[in-house]
Amino acid sequence: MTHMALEVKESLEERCNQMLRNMEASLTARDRVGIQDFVLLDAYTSESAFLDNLRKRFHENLIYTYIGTLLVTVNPYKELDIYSKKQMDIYMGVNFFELPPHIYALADNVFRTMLSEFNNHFILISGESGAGKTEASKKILQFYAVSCPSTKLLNNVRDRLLLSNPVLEAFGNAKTLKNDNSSRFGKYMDIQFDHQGGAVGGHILNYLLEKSRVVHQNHGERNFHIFYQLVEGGEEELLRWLGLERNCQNYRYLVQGDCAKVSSINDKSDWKMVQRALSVIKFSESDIEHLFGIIASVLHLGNIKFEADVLGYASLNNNQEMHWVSKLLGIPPHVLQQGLTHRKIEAKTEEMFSPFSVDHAVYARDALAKAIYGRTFNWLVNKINESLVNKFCINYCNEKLQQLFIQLTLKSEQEEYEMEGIEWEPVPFFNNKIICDLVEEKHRGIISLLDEECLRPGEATDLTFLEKMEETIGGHPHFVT
Ligand SMILES: Nc1ncnc2c1ncn2[C@@H]1O[C@H](COP(=O)(O)OP(=O)(O)OP(=O)(O)O)[C@@H](O)[C@H]1O
Repeated sequence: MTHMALEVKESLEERCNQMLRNMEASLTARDRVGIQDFVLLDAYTSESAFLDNLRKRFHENLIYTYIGTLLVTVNPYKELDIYSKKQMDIYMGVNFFELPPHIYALADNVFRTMLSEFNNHFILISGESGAGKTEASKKILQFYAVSCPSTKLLNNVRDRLLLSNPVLEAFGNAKTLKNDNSSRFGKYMDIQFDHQGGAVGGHILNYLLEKSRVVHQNHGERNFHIFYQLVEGGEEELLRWLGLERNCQNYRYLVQGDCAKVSSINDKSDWKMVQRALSVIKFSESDIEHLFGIIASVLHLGNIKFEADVLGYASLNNNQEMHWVSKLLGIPPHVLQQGLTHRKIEAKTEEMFSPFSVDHAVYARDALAKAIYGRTFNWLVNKINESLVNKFCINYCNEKLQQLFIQLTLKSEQEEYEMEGIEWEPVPFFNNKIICDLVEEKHRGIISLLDEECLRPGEATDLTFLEKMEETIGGHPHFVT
């Protein structure tokens, strides 16, 4: 008995010691690697304690920390072995707080909540330039590409979503002082899932492209990547057809930042990747030809030089560059010449042309280059969207965003002014709720009608659907067939 009691006592003592050792180890580890969730930080109001915790974790390559369900990331600026397929598998379907913080945990949690609650979710990524927002969004997309149930159709959507990134980056990103691959436009990406969680479509909304970069870059910065990729990587025949030489130094719009070559960027291989991506996301050969024709025309525009005539007005004398722009944009040379050196004034039935000074002509030339590039970028995004989801969904998404904007800014702001008795000029606006209702209203909206038409017995065709809409919403002021 005594012997046994001793044994029990000894094993109890040993277990207690072990527990103490474990506690101590985890406290030491906690001291070394910090805590995983800021909610557990003792000095939760102290900024220095917050930063200290981030720093500790960062030194151990732990770049993710939670604040409850919010994820804080510190850019490691080096490849960490935390984004493998194995890591994705570990995080799939696991409770959010069960594993160390990770962007995959967040992506997985959002996805599963969306499926169980049957509602929309969004992931907002914010931070200063170079913080790692674009990389984070790519990690999320890659995670969904692996974790979502896949069929051939869905794989197609997935590939397009993933491959639209290099194309958008080529045309919308540039080297800045803060980030060698800085996104110079705002991006809102929408992914649509079916009830089983398969990605069935997507939509990208771009806004506020930094067009001024096309004609001017600060020291140490570059123009948009695509220009350098074309000049460095474009095939000989293509460059000949576009009238370009393989030397970025020859183009005014490419050298103002004095850093056309950047060690971290390989324009040649990026060009190849963009070409592959363009063909996978279904850009036809003629689309691609026109696209690069326009990009080259911008480079030629930048090299157009004006001379002052005897009266000091801008003139273009047999300008080789202008002929290239004319050829690539399909504008007759005399129209282009007139447009670049004169301002058109229209008065009722009359048109007058007033000549530009050289400074004005330079300004107009740069404005044209910015407008051409800006519109090309919009066209590109629309084209990518076309291949992702049909026009109807795009329009619906835009209307909903507009509605959100109206609700959040115009309406609530004006209501607040009224409530607080602040005097202001009421801003008149068109409330597009009527259009959103037309699409989404229960039983009477286009989506409900489509649902009904698909479910009813008998053969449903585009025509029967159209008839049904005409019957039900034919009198709606915003419905036309
Ligand atoms: N998780 C990560 N792992 C390794 N490197 C990263 C990670 N996130 C970002 N980086 C590095 O930091 C660079 C800048 O990140 P990113 O382009 O995502 O920043 P951003 O916040 O989108 O910046 P901007 O607002 O200028 O577009 C990347 O090119 C990459 O080198």
